[in-house]
Amino acid sequence: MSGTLSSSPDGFEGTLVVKLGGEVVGGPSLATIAEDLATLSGAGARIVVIHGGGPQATKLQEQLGLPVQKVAGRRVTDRETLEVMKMVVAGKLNVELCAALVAAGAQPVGLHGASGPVIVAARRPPRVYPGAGPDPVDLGFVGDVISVNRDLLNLLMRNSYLPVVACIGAGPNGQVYNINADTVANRLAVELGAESLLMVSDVPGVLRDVEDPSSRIQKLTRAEGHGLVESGVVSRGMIVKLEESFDALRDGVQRIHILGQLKPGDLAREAREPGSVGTVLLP
Ligand SMILES: Nc1ncnc2c1ncn2[C@@H]1O[C@H](COP(=O)(O)OP(=O)(O)O)[C@@H](O)[C@H]1O
Ligand SMILES: CC(=O)N[C@@H](CCC(=O)OP(=O)(O)O)C(=O)O
Repeated sequence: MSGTLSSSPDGFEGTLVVKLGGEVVGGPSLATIAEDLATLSGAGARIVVIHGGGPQATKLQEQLGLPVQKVAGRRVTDRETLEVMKMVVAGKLNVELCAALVAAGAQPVGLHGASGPVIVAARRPPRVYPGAGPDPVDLGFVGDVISVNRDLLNLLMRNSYLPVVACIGAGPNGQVYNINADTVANRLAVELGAESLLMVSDVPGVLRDVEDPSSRIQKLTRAEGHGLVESGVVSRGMIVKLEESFDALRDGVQRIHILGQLKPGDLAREAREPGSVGTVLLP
């Protein structure tokens, strides 16, 4: 279904999917972003927020003395780690993000993938990951998105509510899975036929020099993105973010933006004028 259920007085005809990383939800710009989201939502834009909480989950694991293991940017998730994800991402962070949105005047509805269920997921089979040796790796209770409950999200948006989804999914048998928030955001944007996917992180966009925030690239094609990964300019979490986002562009999302360190109004500005605040990805 494409995002044409309603026409927004603010100029956004389709759905905006906004992904907030854990650094953002727990960081100093949360109130600014919440204000922007409340303004857009109040003006009639159809918005779904999806959030992560990786740094906070790592911190609680360390406090509990649990091992933290990541493979190609994804957390190996045993039973105890899954408990941590439920507590941190679907619990504390979802509440705090909704509370910030309430303070900004929005009408958030906090959800996790197992409510609805909004995010129907399946366990990710073992596979070979770059930098993790020749053998397939089993990440445990890590899932992939099978489908999205568009009816529930549309019902909420049509009634001026702002869905705020924690990056957890559930299988039809009720098994809960930890899913990378970038993965959920990209698949949600594809399933909703989103006009824009805005990925808000702790960096102002894709940078030519990761140490220099002024080196932001305004527009990036898939081929250029591959070149940056090959040359090592893009590393760590940004590799997965770019790969998955270019896949989502191929699968029908109209525009994907990587942005961060936002000032008031930046979220809407980037959606209206791609590349003005962050990096816009082109097919
Ligand atoms: N060329 C680059 N430009 C911007 N960020 C980069 C680049 N290369 C690596 N990164 C890293 O990618 C990180 C963003 O990815 P990630 O930590 O996964 O974000 P999030 O947790 O918000 O999803 C940045 O904090 C930065 O350290
Ligand atoms: C499987 C997997 O890796 N899941 C992620 C989910 C949280 C997340 O993605 O949070 P950010 O957006 O803050 O990075 C994790 O456990 O860290």
